[in-house]
Amino acid sequence: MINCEGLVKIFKSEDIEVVALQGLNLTVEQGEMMAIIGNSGSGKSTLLNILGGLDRPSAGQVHVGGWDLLKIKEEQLVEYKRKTVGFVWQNNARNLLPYLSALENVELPMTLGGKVDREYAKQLLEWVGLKDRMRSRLTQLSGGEQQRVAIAIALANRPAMLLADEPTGSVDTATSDQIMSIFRKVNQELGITIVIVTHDLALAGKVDRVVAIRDGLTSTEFLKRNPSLDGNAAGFSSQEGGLQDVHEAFVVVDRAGRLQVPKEYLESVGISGRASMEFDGEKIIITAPKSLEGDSQ
Ligand SMILES: Nc1ncnc2c1ncn2[C@@H]1O[C@H](COP(=O)(O)OP(=O)(O)OP(=O)(O)O)[C@@H](O)[C@H]1O
Repeated sequence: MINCEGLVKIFKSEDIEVVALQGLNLTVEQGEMMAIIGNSGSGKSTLLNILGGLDRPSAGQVHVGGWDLLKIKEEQLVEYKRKTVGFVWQNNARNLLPYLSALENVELPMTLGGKVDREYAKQLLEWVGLKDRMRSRLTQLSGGEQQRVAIAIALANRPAMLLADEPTGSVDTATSDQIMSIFRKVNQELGITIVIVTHDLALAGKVDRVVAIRDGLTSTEFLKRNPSLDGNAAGFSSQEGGLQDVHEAFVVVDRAGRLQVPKEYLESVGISGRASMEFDGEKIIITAPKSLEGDSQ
């Protein structure tokens, strides 16, 4: 569904240049529900905005569902955004019209798409647990309920992919759990691909795969040890650090053989700038540089 290779995004202003994505590689399969985690400034939102067609990549390759987002024309981008992408933000206000009912809000993107399917709009509101609140105006709904309307809106045009940027950032834990269950349900019911950007490890623990981004590059991947467990399964830890309990961590190695070694590992063995690397037939061993004296003899 998604394939990024060597994706670069540079923000230029008058006197500074920020390289937000530094050649990022990422593949997401059709129907996958995965999360991207990373510290503030690591490039998560930049990546999501590019995937959502809200921002243009600077270089590299990015394909989503048959579209080449580096080469796509402006007019095609409108179609791409309408048909392929559904977006959920932390702050849902920009998705919603407060003076309309929940149902009317869900029908609005359908109107723009040319065909209102009231039954489907109702079905979506039922899926997000708002069957009895369909006729309520947005102003009569709580923040968590509004966020659930926003999810229904994002799904209104039957997109192939749902992108969520910190979707649980401003709701309490119970609502956060509810939102993650909704994502899981629509992922299973509709087969929709879901990419969630977050810095919340507890939330990341509720998906099958987590990709960590550091400094604009994918660094580590976490795969669920038992994929049949979902976020609601017994024993599933939602505590911070839960990610390591249920997922196995893998370092990402790109096509050219590059990988990121965690800073704390480098510091603990005193590596900076250069390192020695040996292969013993089974393992690759990276150590602090061996003395150069031997080399000069
Ligand atoms: N429009 C912009 N102009 C200039 N620099 C930008 C712009 N948008 C993002 N950046 C820079 O790009 C880098 C990545 O930002 P991005 O918002 O993608 O990070 P993030 O991981 O989503 O962070 P956060 O979790 O805080 O939202 C940061 O250094 C940021 O300052």
